[in-house]
Amino acid sequence: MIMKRVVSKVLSSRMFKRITGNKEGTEKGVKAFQDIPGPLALPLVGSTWKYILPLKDKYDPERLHEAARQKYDNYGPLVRETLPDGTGLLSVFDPDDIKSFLQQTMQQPDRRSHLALKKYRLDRPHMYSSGGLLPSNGAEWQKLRKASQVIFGKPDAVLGHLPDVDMIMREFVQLLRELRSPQNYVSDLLDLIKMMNLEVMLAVLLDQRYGCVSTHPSPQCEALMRAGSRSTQAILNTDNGPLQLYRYFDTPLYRQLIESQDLIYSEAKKQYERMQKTISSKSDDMSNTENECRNEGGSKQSSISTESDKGGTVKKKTSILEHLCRSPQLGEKDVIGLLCDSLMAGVDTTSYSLAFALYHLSSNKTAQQQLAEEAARLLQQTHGQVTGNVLSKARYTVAVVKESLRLNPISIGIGRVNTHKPIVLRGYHIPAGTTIVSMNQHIGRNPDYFSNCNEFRPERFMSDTRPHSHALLPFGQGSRMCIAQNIAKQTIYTALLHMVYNFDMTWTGGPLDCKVRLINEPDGPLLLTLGDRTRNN
Ligand code: HEM
Repeated sequence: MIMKRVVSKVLSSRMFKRITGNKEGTEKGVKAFQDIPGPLALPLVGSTWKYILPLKDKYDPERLHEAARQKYDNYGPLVRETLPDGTGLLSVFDPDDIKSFLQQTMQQPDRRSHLALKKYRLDRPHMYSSGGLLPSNGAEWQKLRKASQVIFGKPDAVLGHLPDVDMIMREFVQLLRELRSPQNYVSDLLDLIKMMNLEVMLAVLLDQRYGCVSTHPSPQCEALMRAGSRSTQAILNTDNGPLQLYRYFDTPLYRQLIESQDLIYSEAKKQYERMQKTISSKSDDMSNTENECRNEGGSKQSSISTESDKGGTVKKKTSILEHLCRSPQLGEKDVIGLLCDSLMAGVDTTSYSLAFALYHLSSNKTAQQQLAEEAARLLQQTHGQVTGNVLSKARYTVAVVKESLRLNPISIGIGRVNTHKPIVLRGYHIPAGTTIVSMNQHIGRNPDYFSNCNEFRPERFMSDTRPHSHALLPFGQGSRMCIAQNIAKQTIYTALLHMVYNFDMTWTGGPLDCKVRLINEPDGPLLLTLGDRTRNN
């Protein structure tokens, strides 16, 4: 009798209805959410048992791209799962559906990620004003994004730093030559790439050189590089942990996040204070320039010249930090939070994307030769310097990066939550609060969308036939897309041009795949040789 009552209570509970899908509220002719195919949901754990139990067809949380293939093969283009809190998780495999859900959520592009990072920051109001750009949603996110969006795209902040990026790449090439073994191997190549990208980020964000590209980098460089990776790893595992115990006490993973974030914070704060002093000492100069600009009807930010020289390089450069500090919409804690977000999000993403591009080039000699010819042709005219003009003509380089990101994007797709209003997708009612994820990594290797889908063929991006606008979204989409994509692309293009200009690369390992640590990272070492490239010039 008691058992019967318990069962009937569970069946009528709100939680159970949310888990199994609630038919209430669906429009006529629209199918219910629970009718979307997907694995069984259980009370308390939802569908996460599929990722936990040691079953033959388990979803491996470190290989979400393989789990995506299992879901697609078993259930089709729309797959429903249930999170432990009872809300839905929807995987979307059709580019038309991806376009549709992104359009329906574009007014409020909320994401459900970086939850522990948000808690860490909100628990420290003396250090941060908010959860920051990555984890925040709604008005909080909008305020930060609106004020920083324009800054991350400014020519004097991005193109203005191209000479620095170019210089860092030359130092990087020199370092690789020094560290090369007689067999042309460089050990721990991925870590060296991360140090190089950290140096680029510090140059662009702060206009500072830290000396990370060196045979003996300072402990500070090492610590900052590791802090980014350790944060990323802790964020994924805390986000995905079914019980989210970090919300109640400091679990070892949450402590890892605290330590690494504290370290990034202290560097960001130091740099903020330095910049404030620089700005005060420059203030007389600036007020003169501003007056000139106002007379010309310009805004405060456009007071910095973006004039280009003949090489297509912006002559004046201003750091992102300086722009942020000068923004009237941002306070000290906002600026520090944005610096922390950038230092964390900027290094591993760019490094893994570059690493995969080097893998594909070193195992595809024809493509590498084509790229080397482009590099030789363009760099001959500039004495080996990558300028804005060079980048504007580097068509094959751009195609190489697109093709590499098709095969190995750094994320499985992009996520949105329709926080406040239900939407309709593929004829199904999607209740408010559902996490909806585009499966672009799967689409990139789906033969329905790309012929010879597993082959590295940059030429496919040089023809007139374009893929579906929502098939590949390596930098996201809409008003929430990657804020620093121009910085990332400029860095990768410059790195690739220098690498093939100097080295003939040969892959000597087996196939390289990815594993997920919030972002997709190579699942093995970069086993390639760096022979000298012979050139005719
Ligand atoms: C190849 C390198 C990179 C790739 C592939 C990449 C990709 C992405 C993607 C897919 C998103 C989510 C977009 C969405 O939800 O629509 C994103 C967001 C973001 N990225 Fe990047 N990213 C890269 C480099 C960088 C760099 C260098 C920085 C640092 C300055 C950065 C900072 C951010 C930030 C702060 C966000 C959150 C934006 C927001 O929520 O408003 N990323 N990135």
